[in-house]
Amino acid sequence: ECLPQLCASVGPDHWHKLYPIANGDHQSPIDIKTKEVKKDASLGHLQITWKPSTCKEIVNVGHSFHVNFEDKDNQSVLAGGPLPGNYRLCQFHFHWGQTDEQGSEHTVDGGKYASELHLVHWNSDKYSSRAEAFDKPDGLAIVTVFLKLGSGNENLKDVLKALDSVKTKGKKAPFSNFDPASLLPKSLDYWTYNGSLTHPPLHESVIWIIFKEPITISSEQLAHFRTLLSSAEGERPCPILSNHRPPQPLKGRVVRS
Ligand SMILES: NS(=O)(=O)c1cccc(F)c1
Ligand SMILES: [Zn+2]
Repeated sequence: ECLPQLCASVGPDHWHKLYPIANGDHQSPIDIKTKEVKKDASLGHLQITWKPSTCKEIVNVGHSFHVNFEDKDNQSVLAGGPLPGNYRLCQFHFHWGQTDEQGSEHTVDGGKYASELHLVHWNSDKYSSRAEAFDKPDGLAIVTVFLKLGSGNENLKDVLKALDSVKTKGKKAPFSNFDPASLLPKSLDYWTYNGSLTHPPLHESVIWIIFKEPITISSEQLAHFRTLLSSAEGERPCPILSNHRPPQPLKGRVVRS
């Protein structure tokens, strides 16, 4: 079996050597101190238009899995809230931890959730591709949903079943007609702040939009995430036991709601 020290890829504490921005002033995730959040009446409601028909495939990217969407036109877009225009959905993925007591990247008043969903969008009004938007300050908008340990989530079943077809690093499989809106909480109340990707290249290019209300995930469903392998087919199996970066310094930034 895989020996943790052999399998542990270069963890968050080493990233700064290759990506000095890791010690930057706009890094993510952060701890959201609810008493210090600034109410901003100018923030409108989010406008979410996601089409299940644009869902394309599921891919094992080695440290997680991505569900990728067609992003050749503006069928699945996000607008409103803190955003200057339309942001096109390109992928979603999850973060989880070694045990059910941790796994989220953002925390709330120091509290950790079991998992965290990121729906990644890029500014298709201003840039001509995701690659171009990826490192621009207004390039990306990531919608975030916390997953709280609790009863099994019906809407995760299809995603978890699809995981079995992409067990090893680099594998991809068709995954179509999935509605990411089925993973949203009832309330669309959110916090927002400016930050970064939480995994290398750690670009400070993200407008974070974090829903206050969590959805649920069961212990068995979390265990299923951990069966994903960072090793390729034929290599010694190395499960992805956790893939969440710890909170980073706020450095004077203001979280708004
Ligand atoms: N975890 S995350 O900030 O959403 C992220 C990291 C790296 C690439 C990406 F597209 C999204
Ligand atoms: Zn993420």
